[in-house]
Amino acid sequence: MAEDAGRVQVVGAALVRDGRVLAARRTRPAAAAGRWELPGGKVEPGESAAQALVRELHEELGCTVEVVGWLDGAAPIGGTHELTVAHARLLEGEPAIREDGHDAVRWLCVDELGEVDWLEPDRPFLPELADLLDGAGGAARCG
Ligand SMILES: Nc1nc2c([nH]c(=O)n2[C@H]2C[C@H](O)[C@@H](COP(=O)(O)OP(=O)(O)OP(=O)(O)O)O2)c(=O)[nH]1
Repeated sequence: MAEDAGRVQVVGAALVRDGRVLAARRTRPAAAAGRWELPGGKVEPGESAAQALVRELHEELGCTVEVVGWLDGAAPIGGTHELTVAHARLLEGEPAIREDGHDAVRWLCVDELGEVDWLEPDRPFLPELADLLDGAGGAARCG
């Protein structure tokens, strides 16, 4: 696992399409089961964060994405890991669950961001994510 400043780097994708972002519901570990996250995973040695994100989404959801940019900041995950979030867009494939780490996905519009029980580390990113969706025409598509 890649580390920076002593923490394992985890990347999550804010995969935005038509003013909605894709959220995924975890099945494990027990403490996180049933809670929602941005699909992604750990950065492996020799990988950039963007490469890790593209690999993880291909493995988990069977789609090809590209990183458009990065949201501000990083959030600690417990004492050992750290989450950063990329704005990503879909290049190919329809995201669908391919691994047993998730049991549901939802495309959330800006008004629905608060409807799911996000993992704690994801929450600091929600205001910027809401701005992103607004900018992508999300408010207009929420109704
Ligand atoms: N992918 C992802 N993980 C998150 C988010 N928020 C958050 O706290 N985490 C936590 C959950 C896990 O403890 C850790 C990432 O683990 P993971 O299981 O997704 O990563 P991975 O696919 O590389 O793991 P592995 O099972 O191959 O070891 O980060 C998020 O938005 N996306």
